[in-house]
Amino acid sequence: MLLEFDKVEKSFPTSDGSVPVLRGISFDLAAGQTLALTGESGSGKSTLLHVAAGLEGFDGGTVKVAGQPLGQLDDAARAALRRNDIALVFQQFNLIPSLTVAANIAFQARLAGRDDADHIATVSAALGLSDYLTKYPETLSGGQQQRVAIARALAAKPKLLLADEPTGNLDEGTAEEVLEQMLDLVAQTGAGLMLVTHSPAIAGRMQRRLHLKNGQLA
Ligand SMILES: Nc1ncnc2c1ncn2[C@@H]1O[C@H](COP(=O)(O)OP(=O)(O)OP(=O)(O)O)[C@@H](O)[C@H]1O
Repeated sequence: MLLEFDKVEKSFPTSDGSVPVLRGISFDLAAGQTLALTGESGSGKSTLLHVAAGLEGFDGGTVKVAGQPLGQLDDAARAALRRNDIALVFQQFNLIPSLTVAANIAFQARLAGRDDADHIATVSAALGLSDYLTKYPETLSGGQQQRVAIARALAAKPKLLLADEPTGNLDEGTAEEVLEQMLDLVAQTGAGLMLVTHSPAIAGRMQRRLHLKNGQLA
């Protein structure tokens, strides 16, 4: 199993005490599966994704990525897992301003030792970025930057692709094309995809849908 959550608990401290966000979350995602995570704003979707990525700790339960329990890994092992097996597309694109679009796209693939120039060129072209490869992120529109972030994730051929509203800044037609690219990657490489979305249409394209409400899944 690629991703396993078992009775995961997570609270945030606030001035009014500890507020539970995830209350006993259990689900799993197999290689090659696609999963939509929906829920109202503030229901904890991003938190769940950050926990799955090993970016955020948790208070109880178990999270395993590719069979490895995140809670028992040291920082170096968790970083290696993130570098090699997990790719993230977050609402903030986290592009590196001093690198060209091409270098940004190749960045994680290089770190993971999977610097396959043909694959990177294919992904860049499929996302309509071929004409922007020598430019710098700040000269691109928000939608173009979002496509670069998605290209970077796909270029790395991750086992687990975690995406938080990955097409939120794109017009409907572009969003549809970009979604196709993500689903193609999953089909070609057997990656698992968990995607947070507010769009019922996008959720409908995933094999499974989970809804987060009051800290629990339905
Ligand atoms: N670092 C933090 N410290 C304290 N509270 C936090 C922190 N991060 C998130 N929260 C709280 O946890 C709850 C869930 O937030 P989260 O961002 O996971 O929701 P979401 O479902 O992704 O929302 P949206 O759809 O608006 O992006 C919110 O009440 C938020 O205020």
